Amino acid sequence: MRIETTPTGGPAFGEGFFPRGCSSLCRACDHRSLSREESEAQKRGWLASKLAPWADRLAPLEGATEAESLGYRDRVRLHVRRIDGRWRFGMLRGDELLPLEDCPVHSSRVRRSLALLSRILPDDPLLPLAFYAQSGAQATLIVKSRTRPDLTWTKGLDEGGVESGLEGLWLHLHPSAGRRLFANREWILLWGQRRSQDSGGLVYGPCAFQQLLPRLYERSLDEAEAFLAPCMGDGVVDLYCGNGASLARWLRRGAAVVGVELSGEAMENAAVNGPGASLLRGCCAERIPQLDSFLSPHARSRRLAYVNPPRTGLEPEVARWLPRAGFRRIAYLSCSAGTLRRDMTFLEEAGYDVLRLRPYDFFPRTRHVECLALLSSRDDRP
Ligand SMILES: C[S@@+](CC[C@H](N)C(=O)[O-])C[C@H]1O[C@@H](n2cnc3c(N)ncnc32)[C@H](O)[C@@H]1O
Repeated sequence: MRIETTPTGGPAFGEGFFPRGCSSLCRACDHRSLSREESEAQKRGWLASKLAPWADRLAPLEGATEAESLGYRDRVRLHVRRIDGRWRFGMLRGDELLPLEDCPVHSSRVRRSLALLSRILPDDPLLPLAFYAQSGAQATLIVKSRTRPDLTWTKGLDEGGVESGLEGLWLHLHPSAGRRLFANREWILLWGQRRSQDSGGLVYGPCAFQQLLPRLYERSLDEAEAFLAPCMGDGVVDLYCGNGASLARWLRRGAAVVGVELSGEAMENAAVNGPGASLLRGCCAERIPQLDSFLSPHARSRRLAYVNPPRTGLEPEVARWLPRAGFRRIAYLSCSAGTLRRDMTFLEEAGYDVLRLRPYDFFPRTRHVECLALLSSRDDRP
């Protein structure tokens, strides 16, 4: 591995360069040896091929700045192992842990928190600590056990906790943690407070989904809002709404709003972040009857949808329901070009036109790219 810095002392990216703390064995940032321009060109090319039927509607990619493309990962999920008598945090390669405490793409808060925990976690090889999850200022130690371990070591948090940037540290007892890191039960607050607020004032907890680049995320919401242009008398359905970051936008414009979200914690936060919105907890597919009731006072011409599903895309029942419900416009923020293609193909056949696709570089240095699709019902045409 070569470690280089720019003349100004900052890390340099590009052919063959690895910034300080970056392991050449790590596969997470698969675009790190590309310049920013090369990485963005590859992402745009990938979207143009994956979304070829609509390539003429593909707008330029909204990129991250150089400063935003390091130190932006403020939400991590890492494996934990004891190596040479020390707790280490990183990713697994086969059976071996590749330590990543100093990864330069981690936020400085994540790096400081990992350094603190490496220092204060107990010297106990029997502690069944398996995973670490951090979401902003809230962190969780995931222990594969039903039994509460010795917790005397948590006194160390009173000294370094605040300095590290942490506001809450949780212990989650989850004997079968693995593919799914979190279960509903056995959350113990070890230190600090249960909730935090992000830079935009939104409340979140330890399991929260959070967009990593607030400036770019706000840009995507600006574009969705300008397209949907909700107003008094409209009914906005916000599916997969997470903490409710988008709910306040539609409410501010006087629309009636309903959000649907699977995670109970996210729903609790959404009630604070989007006061006045109706909230439905559960799978979107299972909430269709309640969504129909919510929409019934709104004429079809006053129905709008904002959807932001996980990588798996829209549930089939939801894809079939959207045209049936007669939404005039749909803004669809996607993190998977494959499922976006599938869902747009279906919606086009069901009476929608794809007007515009706007890519956003929410994950600089990686191959991942977000895309906002703006769709309009053909019935909406004069
Ligand atoms: C890509 S995130 C978007 C969250 C939110 N829109 C935001 O930007 O912060 C997807 C969200 O969908 C939720 N989710 C996953 N499957 C779901 C389902 N079947 N029904 C409802 N919500 C679901 C996840 O818990 C997660 O909060």
